Amino acid sequence: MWSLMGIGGLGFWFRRWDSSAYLHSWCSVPCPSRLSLSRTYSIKSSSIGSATGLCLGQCCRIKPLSCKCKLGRSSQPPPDSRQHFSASSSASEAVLTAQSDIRKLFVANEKIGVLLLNLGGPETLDDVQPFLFNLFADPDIIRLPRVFRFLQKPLAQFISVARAPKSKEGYASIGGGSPLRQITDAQGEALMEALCGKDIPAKVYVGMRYWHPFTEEAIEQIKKDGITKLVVLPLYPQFSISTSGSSLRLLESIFREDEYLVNMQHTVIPSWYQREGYIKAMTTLIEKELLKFPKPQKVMIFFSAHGVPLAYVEEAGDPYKAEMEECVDLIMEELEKRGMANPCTLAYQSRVGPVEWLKPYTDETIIALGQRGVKSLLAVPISFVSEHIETLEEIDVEYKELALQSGIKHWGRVPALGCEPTFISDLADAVIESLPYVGAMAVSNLEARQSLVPLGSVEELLAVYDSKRDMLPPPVIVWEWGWTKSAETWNGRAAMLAVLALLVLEVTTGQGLLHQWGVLPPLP
Ligand SMILES: C=CC1=C(C)c2cc3[nH]c(cc4nc(cc5[nH]c(cc1n2)c(C)c5CCC(=O)O)C(CCC(=O)O)=C4C)c(C)c3C=C
Ligand SMILES: [Fe+2]
Repeated sequence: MWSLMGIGGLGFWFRRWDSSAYLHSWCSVPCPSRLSLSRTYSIKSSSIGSATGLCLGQCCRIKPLSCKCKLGRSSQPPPDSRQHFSASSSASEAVLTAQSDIRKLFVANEKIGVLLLNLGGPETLDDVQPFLFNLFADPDIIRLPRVFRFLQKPLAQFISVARAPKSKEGYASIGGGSPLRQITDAQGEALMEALCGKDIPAKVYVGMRYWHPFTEEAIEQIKKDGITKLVVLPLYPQFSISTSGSSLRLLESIFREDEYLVNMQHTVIPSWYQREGYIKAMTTLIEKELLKFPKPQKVMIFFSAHGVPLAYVEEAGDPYKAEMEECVDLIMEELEKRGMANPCTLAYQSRVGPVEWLKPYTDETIIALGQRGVKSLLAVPISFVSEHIETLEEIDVEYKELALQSGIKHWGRVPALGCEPTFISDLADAVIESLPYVGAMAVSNLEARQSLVPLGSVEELLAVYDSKRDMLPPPVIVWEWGWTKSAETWNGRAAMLAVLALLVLEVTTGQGLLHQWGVLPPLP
């Protein structure tokens, strides 16, 4: 599959990562083959917005990671921020321009910033409920029909209070909080050093979606530091509306409101699962763990990705499943090149709530594999690059136990990439490769803004998703009697409607259990 970097409708620049020599060319239509590079889009100031309820300024101080290299001098974005990255007449000229002149063109007199976007996680058990509130208050996580949109926050309050005890148990079992902040900070530090080592002095910022340091805090710091060129890099290898999409939507709403940001040159790398360095780093980790099994060639490689509700993919066009499947294919191809021909399976974990999620489910698949006589299983967390509650608790404890109960004799788990050097170096390359595109669309005249990538761009994806948001997921077609998944789904939906009705009553009358418990404030 092609991944494309677009230049203002002129054409696309692409690179074959699986060849020893890079091929570059100009092409006016997407070309059907597996040649890839992380796609780079700019956030378009369009009409998509998101009310987050997060407060700027009230949160803890954010410390930018700083580089020992000298940063450029300018402190304001240039008045005309349209960058001139001239299209070369031949492919080889484009290569030369892109590779050897990047530093001169894009570093001199500039302050480069890299904004790492991530989910965030509660640092203490007291943070768990407010963290869950932020998560469930996100309209990209809980989709409500338009008429019920005003209930987003009361519903988030209700669900977060109800889920907090179970979540707290999970976080307590991994040491009382999420390791996500520490790991992401370390990745930022390592990325900055890698960029420094490649002669790109840059500051790296971390912006979390649901906990500190919030994206808004990172943006404040970026403004204070006078960053003139910003590369936005979500730390999710595959794009989903619920993860990178949600963070980008928030960022877009922040950019739209702010004169400084409107004029700051920026670009976004929405997904990078197909990059050579990432694929190779993942393959090396898998290879290492395989060799720990008594019979490595007999091991089933079990990719477990975080799930999303099925409707995201089937109704809203979320590319998450397709990107995940392609990512698994690429890793398995790389393993094969290294002489390993193990069987593999992909399943989806961590489902929450009463709707259908992407299938097959991880727990059901483990049981089925055990029944089929699989004896050795190597779990590979694939949707995330840091250890977190779902690797440390769900996979290492719950799924391991389930596997052993299901007849699996040998269990292993591949660690998350964290600060693995090949991976970090590849992220640094992704940032450097995106620099020529920084600012390609940041022009002062809002009307003149063009999407860098006309098809499949972030804003289009989000717009399609928005148009579908008003519909509840379709009914399950096959009806079965008894306590089935379908019955569970319908029970969940009925419960959700009942909760919504109760919430409407509470919010309009100011009376009810939530007011008595102090969950909702009294009516003025
Ligand atoms: C690619 C990764 C992720 C996707 C896709 C995703 C979608 C998604 N998640 C929820 C609900 C919850 N997620 C929670 C934690 C959590 N989610 C991810 C990643 C993805 N989520 C991570 C890395 C974490 C853990 C962060 C940490 O603290 O270590 C939680 C809270 C934990 C719990 O109670 O289980 C919830 C809830 C939904 C509904 C969703 C898609 C719509
Ligand atoms: Fe999640």
